[in-house]
Amino acid sequence: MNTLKKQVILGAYLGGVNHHTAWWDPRAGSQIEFDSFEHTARTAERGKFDFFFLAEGLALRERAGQIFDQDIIGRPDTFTVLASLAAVTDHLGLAGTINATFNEPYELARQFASLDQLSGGRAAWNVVTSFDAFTGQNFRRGGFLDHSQRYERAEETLEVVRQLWDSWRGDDIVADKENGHFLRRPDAGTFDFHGGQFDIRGRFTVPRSPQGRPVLLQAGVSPQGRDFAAGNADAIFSPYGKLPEAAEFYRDIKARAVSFGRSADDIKILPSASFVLGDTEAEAWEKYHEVRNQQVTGQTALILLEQIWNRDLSTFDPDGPVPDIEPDPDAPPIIQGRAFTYQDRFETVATLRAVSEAKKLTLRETVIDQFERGPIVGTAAQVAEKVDAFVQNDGSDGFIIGSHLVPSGLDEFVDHVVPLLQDRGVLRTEYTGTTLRDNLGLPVPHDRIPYPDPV
Ligand SMILES: Cc1cc2nc3c(=O)[nH]c(=O)nc-3n(C[C@H](O)[C@H](O)[C@H](O)COP(=O)(O)O)c2cc1C
Repeated sequence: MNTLKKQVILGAYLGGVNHHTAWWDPRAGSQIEFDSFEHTARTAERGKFDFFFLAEGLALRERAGQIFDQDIIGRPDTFTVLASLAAVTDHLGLAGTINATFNEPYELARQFASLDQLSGGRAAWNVVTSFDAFTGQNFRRGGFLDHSQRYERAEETLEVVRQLWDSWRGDDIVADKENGHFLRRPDAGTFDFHGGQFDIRGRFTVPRSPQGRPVLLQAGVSPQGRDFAAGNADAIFSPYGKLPEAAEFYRDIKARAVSFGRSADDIKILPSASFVLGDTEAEAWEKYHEVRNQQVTGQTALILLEQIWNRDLSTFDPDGPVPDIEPDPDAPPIIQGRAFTYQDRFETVATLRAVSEAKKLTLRETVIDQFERGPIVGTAAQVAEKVDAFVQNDGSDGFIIGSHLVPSGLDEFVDHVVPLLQDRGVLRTEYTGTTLRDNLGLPVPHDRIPYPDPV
């Protein structure tokens, strides 16, 4: 290991069918069968990745009330998938995105604590607040909370979840068979929480995590989302895969963490990224453009822009210019169920127009160019160099990598790029610990319950 250089953190991402996948490719497999999850997870572990990562999609995406067919394969339940992967992997962290808006803290704490126990300390929770009222219709409250209330609820949810996870000491179970003594203290698991959102008390049923507590990730980029992450999370799943905006986000989050009394190193920034490899750089770019052209048809390009404009753009020509009309933020949403990560529609539209003009791109070409979060394209040596340089230049602390080809796409990265990252001394050649905290170099939180008086 090269201690002078930052180590590259790697997560493996398997999403549903959308404009980042190549489901039509003859080599593409199912997005929902266990084999696909198993293959990707085993490949990630073979490549000494830190963790496997699942996003959350609780509604099929719609345009003007109709499902759009690139998105029809939904995502199966996160806990079921991650628990089954725990059985076929030994070292890989298992990270699940679950929102704090529609779930109860007691359930969340139990589910992640259980996954952590079953996996020997490899669970991580990516805490999101979910993005639209459309998804909320699936749930009991019929709805939703506005943006700031979502973060208030998420803050309090985390406070409760931490209290539940901390309600057991690591040494509470003595299981002394000779003397028939199972618990060290009779009040293990006791909790009592009274806040604005939750008013609960009782006993938590799952003993302390093998890694102290499950690891916390976050994904959300508004000022509130950034503060929430900087104050609480061990890592962020970020949408910024291109320098210099990635470096700006990195600096901002680390500074916010310090203002919360944490060290800049306590929070890792991990953009989502895709890659395309070729024997030569030209071949890699050719492959990349071929895939992107198939992923983003004219119709898909219009739908992706409709999400920003919030207008029906179906009469525009994908091979013509970017629409010259203005967005309509106040109209009822035309696209439902898709994460919206653009903070300002007007600014985004201005950027798209500027890019299209500067590079002389059509509407569709502009979407192809701009709706990719930072593809890493080139020969294996170039990709390894780009990954390493991005991390060493503080664009991030690593990447959460997905491939357009499920489930075999990650093999190429593991076979060809991973050995080069290992040669550069920035990726482990063997796992040195057993938990996800060990992989990420995160400290184990101390027991919060004071040591009981000797019995
Ligand atoms: C990179 C990224 C990935 C996200 N993935 C998901 C997801 O899988 N499921 C989900 O419900 N929300 C997801 N979100 C959205 C979050 O729900 C987020 O909390 C929401 O956008 C509101 O937060 P913000 O306004 O701070 O960005 C994601 C957001 C980002 C930035």
